[in-house]
Parts: sequence; structure tokens; C-alpha cells
Amino acid sequence: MILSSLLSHVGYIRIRGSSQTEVTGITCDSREVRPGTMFVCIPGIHKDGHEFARQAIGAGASVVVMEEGNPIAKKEEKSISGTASVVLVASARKAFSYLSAAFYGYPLRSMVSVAITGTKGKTTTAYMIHGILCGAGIKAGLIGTNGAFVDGRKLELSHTTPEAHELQRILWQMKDAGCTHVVMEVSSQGFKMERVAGLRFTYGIFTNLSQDHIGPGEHESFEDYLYQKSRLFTSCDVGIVNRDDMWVKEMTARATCRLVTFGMGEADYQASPPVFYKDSHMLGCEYQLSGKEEASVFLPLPGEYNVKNSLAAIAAADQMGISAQTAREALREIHVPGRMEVVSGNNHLWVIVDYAHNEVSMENLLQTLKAYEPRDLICVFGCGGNRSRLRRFGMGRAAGKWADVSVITADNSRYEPVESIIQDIEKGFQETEGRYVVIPDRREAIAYAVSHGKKGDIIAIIGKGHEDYQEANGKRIHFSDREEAEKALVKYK
Ligand SMILES: CC(=O)N[C@H]1[C@@H](OP(=O)(O)OP(=O)(O)OC[C@H]2O[C@@H](n3ccc(=O)[nH]c3=O)[C@H](O)[C@@H]2O)O[C@H](CO)[C@@H](O)[C@@H]1O[C@H](C)C(=O)N[C@@H](C)C(=O)N[C@H](CCC(=O)O)C(=O)O
Ligand SMILES: Nc1ncnc2c1ncn2[C@@H]1O[C@H](COP(=O)(O)OP(=O)(O)OP(=O)(O)O)[C@@H](O)[C@H]1O
Repeated sequence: MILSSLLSHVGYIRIRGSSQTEVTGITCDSREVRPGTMFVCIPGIHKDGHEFARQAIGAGASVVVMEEGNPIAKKEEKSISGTASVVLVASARKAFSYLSAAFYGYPLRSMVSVAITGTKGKTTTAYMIHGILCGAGIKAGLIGTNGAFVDGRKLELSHTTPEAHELQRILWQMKDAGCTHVVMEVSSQGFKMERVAGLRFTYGIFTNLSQDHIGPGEHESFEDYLYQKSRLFTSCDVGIVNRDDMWVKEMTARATCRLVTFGMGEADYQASPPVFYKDSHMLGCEYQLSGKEEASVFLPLPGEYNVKNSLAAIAAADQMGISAQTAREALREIHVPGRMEVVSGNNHLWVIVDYAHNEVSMENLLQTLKAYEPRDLICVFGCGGNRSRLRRFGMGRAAGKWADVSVITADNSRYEPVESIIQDIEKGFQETEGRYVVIPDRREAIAYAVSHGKKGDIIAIIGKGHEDYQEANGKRIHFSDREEAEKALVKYK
């Protein structure tokens, strides 16, 4: 593609060098540059991408995009333009998104899109909508924490919302594969880092908001976290929002889209209090849908929060013209890897793998499981290293409050000693009457819980959900809670 045509719909300040340069790729990482690549210099949190402009040119970059006013750009703009074309822009992050969309031919513009934001429930809701679309015979792609899915193929992602060039490439692949629809999670970082700048979504969903992702390298305050998420409602046509959430007013205060609501109280899509079911392989629930659609809905997933996730999915489906009948049939079969996933219900001992990894989601999860009246609720968990310490106290508190007994173990300790993370969790426990044992090796902790489990117990192994690795001291080794639970069940039950 020729630079001038790439820039024809993208705002820029000036070009130095030829506007007829050929562009064969786009990236913001000098290590990905190949001959002909456009390199966009992003001033980051740790490094300034402008520092890598010369390295990118050395690797064959044909165009370098720099930010007006950046000290390195000021110094090097002229000399660099002797070897590569230089484009000056006001915001490199925004330009990166606009240019990536232009490079891949604006794939989202010809697709029906559903973007989901919120602290919790994004992945579950995305799977539900994707399942409903597939059930309606619609070819749809899915992008989120568990990866991207294009035509039955899984692409691993390093972010919930990929970097702009990766996102646009995936959307282009989806379009090329014949997808007419895409469902994607948009994280608050996705907005803050402008990974979706300039994109317009057909539908935007807000699940809920609570304190999370606040700290160094993420959001400086709750206000910023809320603001970033609220940007969804100035970039979609129809907003589908959880009316029960205490922040819904603030989230939609600047909305420019049409709004529809869902919730347990009065809303466009409303659910009756659910009735809980359990059999030997499933914990589920059933509710009555009312409002814009009426139906009885059965979910093979437990808890009121999954009812809310399903309301969001039904609302999106209905807005897309898919009947509640089709939606409820798809929801009957829904399976979300690592989210309230029942590994086995043998001998009426339920072993569940879940991704709850903060206080709020842990409380929700354990409270939900209590409603199924287990003999004992046993919780196996740890906390990540190099992440907020507050999570550790909070998760300890939640387990101490709701589980009958807990096994504290390792999670992804990253660069921290497992023992000091566990000590923090224990501090949270000490605020409660909760009983616990400490078994730092996660494999042994799971085996211990399963071997001690009795008929009627629920064992919740939480924090890592779908992950197939454990990260410690800079190394990732294969580890799956599901596999370990299955092995322990074979050995002990
Ligand atoms: C906080 C955050 O979002 N950080 C992102 C940000 O990093 P940064 O600003 O620190 O980048 P940097 O390391 O300073 O580098 C600046 C620029 O120099 C470039 N560079 C750097 C080194 C080099 O040799 N060559 C080079 O070109 C980098 O590619 C980058 O463009 O820009 C990087 C590249 O664009 C991202 O990879 C990085 O995500 C980090 C890894 C991350 O972990 N992000 C998490 C918090 C995240 O995004 N999570 C959300 C889910 C959480 C939520 O719900 O909000 C997600 O969507 O996954
Ligand atoms: N609507 C909800 N409200 C509160 N908690 C929820 C909700 N849906 C799911 N959860 C809990 O949060 C965990 C993560 O769910 P899910 O992956 O669907 O959310 P997410 O928004 O994608 O999360 P994350 O940002 O952590 O990846 C689940 O394992 C469950 O314990």
C-alpha cells in the first residue's frame, strides 16, 4: 500500500520525505519490523518508542511515525527522513489505531460488532453472545481474554484487547473467513492505550464496575478506570447496560448512543429470581425472562451474576433480531472454559475451576456456591505476585468468610516469593474465623482438597480458570487446574 493512500483518511501534521513510499506492514514494536514496515513510535510507560526509530530503520522500516513535540522527534525528524519517510502526528497511540484500521481496509466497518466492557463478566458474556450467534447460523468471530477465535481456529493473545495492529489484523482475518459478526471484550486498558481509537461498534455492553486495575502501570484512580470504560458509550450505536449496577448513571452520563437496560429489577430485559439446580455434572439455574421478550431460560452455569450475564447476551441478541427462543436454546448448551467449569460431579462431589481473582468476584463465587447447599465448601486458591497486595488481603477475607475450609497455595507468583504472598493472604484470613491449611505446591494443594472431599462437598479451585501455565521466577511451566483436578479424582475417588 502507498503511504499517501494510507494517510488519505487519517489526520496528520506533516510528512517529511516521499508520500509515495510503499508500506507492507505496520507495528509499534521495533522488534517486529521487516523491510517495508511502518513503525509507529509510542511514548510508553517504561520506554519511549522514539528511542527505537533508528533500530526500526536498520531493520528496514520504510515509514516512521513520530509524535509532534516529542524531544527525540524534534532532534531526529530531519535526519531520519533521509532514509525513511517521516509522518508527524498529534497522538501516536491514536494514530496507530487509525493507521492500523486503514492498513487492513477498515474490516470492522462491514461487520456487526458487539463490544463488552465491565470489571467482571466480559468473557462469560462474550462466549454467550458468540454461542447465540452460532446457534442462529451466523458466522462470528470472538476476541478476548481466552484468545481470538476465527473460523474454529484459536489464536493466542497476550492482551484481552489486542494492540491496534494485532486487533485490526485479526478483524481482517475474520472478515476474510466470511465472518459477518464479531464479539469482543474491550478492557479499560484497551481504551486508555487507544487500542480501539476511532472504532465504532454496533452494540456496546456494560456488565458492572468495581474497584480493580488501579495501581502503577494501570489506572491512577477509580475515576480514570470508570472514565475509560465509559468511552464505550460514545463509540457505539446501541448501549446495553446493567441497570442494577451502582455506577450505571456515571457510566452513561456522556452517552451518545441509544440505551437499553437489563437487570433483576425493572429493566427492558428483566429476570425473575433464579431457581438453582444441581445434578452430578452441573450446577445450573433457571429464570423467567420478561420485558421486551418473554421466555423461560435455563443456564448450565450457577449464580445470579451469570443470570445477569445471560440477560446482557439475550438483550444483544434481541437487538440484532435473534429470537429469545434461539437465544435460550444456545444458552442451554453454553460452556465457558475456566468460568464455573465443573470438572466432575462424581459421587456428588463437585469440583469447580473458576477464574475469580479478586475479592469481589471471589465473594460472588463463594456466595453463589453456598446457595447450592454443599456439605462443606472447600476453596483452593493463591494470589498473583507483582500485583496489588490489597487483592491478597481481600481474597483471604472472602475465603475466610464464605468457605468452610480453604487450602492456600501458589498462583502465578511471578518474581515474588510464594511464602510472602501466602503471608499476606493469611492476614486477610485473620480478620475472620475461617479455617485454612497452607500447601504452597498447587498440585499438592489440589490433590489434598480432592482426597479430603466428601460426598456433598463442593471444591472450588480458583484464580487461574482457563490458564494452562504457572508463572514463577520469570518462567512459565505447563499447569492446568482442570488437569490436576481430573488426575486427583482418578487417584482418590
Ligand atoms: C499498562 C499497559 O497497558 N501497558 C502496555 C503499554 O506498555 P508501555 O507503555 O509500558 O510500553 P513500553 O514498554 O514503555 O514501550 C513503549 C513503546 O516502545 C516499544 N518498544 C519497546 C522496546 C523495544 O525494544 N522496542 C520498541 O519498539 C513498545 O512496543 C511500545 O510501543 O504498551 C505496550 C505495547 O503497546 C503493551 O504491551 C503494554 O501492555 C502491558 C504488557 C500489559 O500488561 N497490559 C495490561 C495491564 C493490559 O493491557 N491488560 C488489559 C486487561 C486489564 C483490564 O481489564 O484493563 C488487556 O486488555 O489485556
Ligand atoms: N457478572 C459478573 N459479576 C460478578 N462476577 C462475575 C460476573 N461474571 C463472572 N464473574 C466472576 O468473575 C470471574 C471472571 O469472569 P469473566 O472472565 O467472565 O469476567 P472478565 O470481565 O472477563 O474478567 P477479567 O477481566 O478478570 O478477565 C468468573 O470466574 C466469576 O467468578
